[in-house]
Amino acid sequence: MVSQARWNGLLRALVDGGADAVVVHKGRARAIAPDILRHCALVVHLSAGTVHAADTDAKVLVGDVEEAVRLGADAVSVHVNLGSDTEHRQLKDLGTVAASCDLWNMPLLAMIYPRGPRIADPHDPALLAHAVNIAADLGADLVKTSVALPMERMAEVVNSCPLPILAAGGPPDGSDLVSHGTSLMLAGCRGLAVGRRIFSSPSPSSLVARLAAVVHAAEAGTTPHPSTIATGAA
Ligand SMILES: O=C(CO)COP(=O)(O)O
Ligand SMILES: N[C@@H](CC=O)C(=O)O
Repeated sequence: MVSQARWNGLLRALVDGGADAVVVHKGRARAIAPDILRHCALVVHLSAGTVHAADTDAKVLVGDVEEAVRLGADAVSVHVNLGSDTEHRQLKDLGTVAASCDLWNMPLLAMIYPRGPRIADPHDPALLAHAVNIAADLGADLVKTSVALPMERMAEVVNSCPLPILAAGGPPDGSDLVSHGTSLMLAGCRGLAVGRRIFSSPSPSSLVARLAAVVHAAEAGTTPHPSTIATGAA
């Protein structure tokens, strides 16, 4: 948890580093000083859940598209855990929010992960392909999901789906984040959604700048091979 001043300081660092978007809940969105975001898009996350719940895979809607419109959001996001005990309700929530997004012309990011008691391997490429296609079927505009393992197989997930795919999180083994991001962009991902590795970095701004360079190079078709990326503190 951070003070108001540190919160705005962190956001300024992310924006200065070139982050294309930040994803926050509505209360934090309200607390963003008006001059901060500039080029950076605001995505208001409508789902919540904590690790303290009886069912840690459950997500509930804690906001709606109208609230996000009032907050000046550029997009909203909804989280679905495929294979969880409450999957059916989470899918219903995604469909309901998608309909509301249509009404308000609001872009929708689905965060959809194989996660729950019936999921043997949350990094299974076939399962991830199924997950991202559910997001497409239910009306999302872009989708964020876990990384396939082995990571080279992320291309199968990307190629299975008509939506742009954002890869969630950093490397599970704590290895270099920028090389990891480069490999994912080479696999066809369209963006990187990274939280804790950036927030806990000694220099969030420079780490974001290095990741943004990787994402924007991929957009421009000039991504260098990961082995040519200089690694630094990440
Ligand atoms: O996608 C993410 C959360 O929305 C990634 O978060 P972490 O990088 O903290 O795992
Ligand atoms: N980090 C949260 C939400 C982001 O995707 C989770 O994984 O439950």
